[in-house]
Amino acid sequence: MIKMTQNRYCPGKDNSPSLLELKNVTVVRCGKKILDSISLSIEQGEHVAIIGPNGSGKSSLIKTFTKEYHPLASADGLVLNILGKTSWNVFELRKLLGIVSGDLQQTYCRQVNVLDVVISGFFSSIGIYYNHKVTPEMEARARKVLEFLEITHLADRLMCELSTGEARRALIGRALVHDPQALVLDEHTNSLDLKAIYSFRESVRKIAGSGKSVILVTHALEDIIPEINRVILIKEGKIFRDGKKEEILTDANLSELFSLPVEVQEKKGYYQALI
Ligand SMILES: Nc1ncnc2c1ncn2[C@@H]1O[C@H](COP(=O)(O)OP(=O)(O)OP(=O)(O)O)[C@@H](O)[C@H]1O
Repeated sequence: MIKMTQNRYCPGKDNSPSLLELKNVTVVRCGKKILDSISLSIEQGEHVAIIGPNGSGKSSLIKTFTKEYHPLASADGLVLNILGKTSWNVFELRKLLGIVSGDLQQTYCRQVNVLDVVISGFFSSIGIYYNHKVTPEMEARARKVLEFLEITHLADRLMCELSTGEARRALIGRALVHDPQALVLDEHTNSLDLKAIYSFRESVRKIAGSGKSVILVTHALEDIIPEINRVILIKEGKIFRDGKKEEILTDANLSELFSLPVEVQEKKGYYQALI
């Protein structure tokens, strides 16, 4: 069993800094405000779902955490802290937040095997290059991650020959290999079939149970695993609602979020939206 750092959030129990703390974050691209005065904080070990319609700003928010997008420096009271620090080396930051996105999967559709994909997480690179020194410890760690995710059988398979679900689990391995504080999954079950969704969810539940934060970005309520108890709704670049899952996932909130009548149903800890 892979050893995961135990880092659970215990509100009020210690003074550890928030995993992410944003105040008044506004991002402008091509003259348009794509994030508008966002303020939120996510604690270490907390599991959160960020939900919003297409184009609402979910991926832009993640890109702001990873410093791909920069907030307007002139905003009053601007704060963008990660583990209490404002300034981060981008490579260190990418190791701290293990990110799996559809964009990354497209980039990875190439002749590289799954073990190397996982090892490449140590270098925050897309593949392994001549200047990368892969140590036996790195390889051993990568194999443990494959075991943890129950995909050891895929180690020698080429990424370009995998199903979407298998490839996505390999990318989770890449994100986990350097033991990040949080796993950030952006639109992670897009184009997966039912069996693949089930396997993927089980992996994510296992990771959430290991003490890492899971931050899930999606427009599908079905993706919200029972371990997630906080939901943030984003609409038109702004935080529309933020709170306990049971209080946020209501017919009224979801109808307003998606601008159409939505009925929310809950069964065995999972949610779905009926339209
Ligand atoms: N680099 C960019 N240049 C110009 N506009 C951008 C850029 N990045 C994002 N946007 C715009 O910002 C808005 C939010 O985009 P974003 O990708 O964050 O939405 P999203 O909620 O992740 O959407 P989806 O669910 O479709 O992936 C969109 O209108 C998008 O066109």
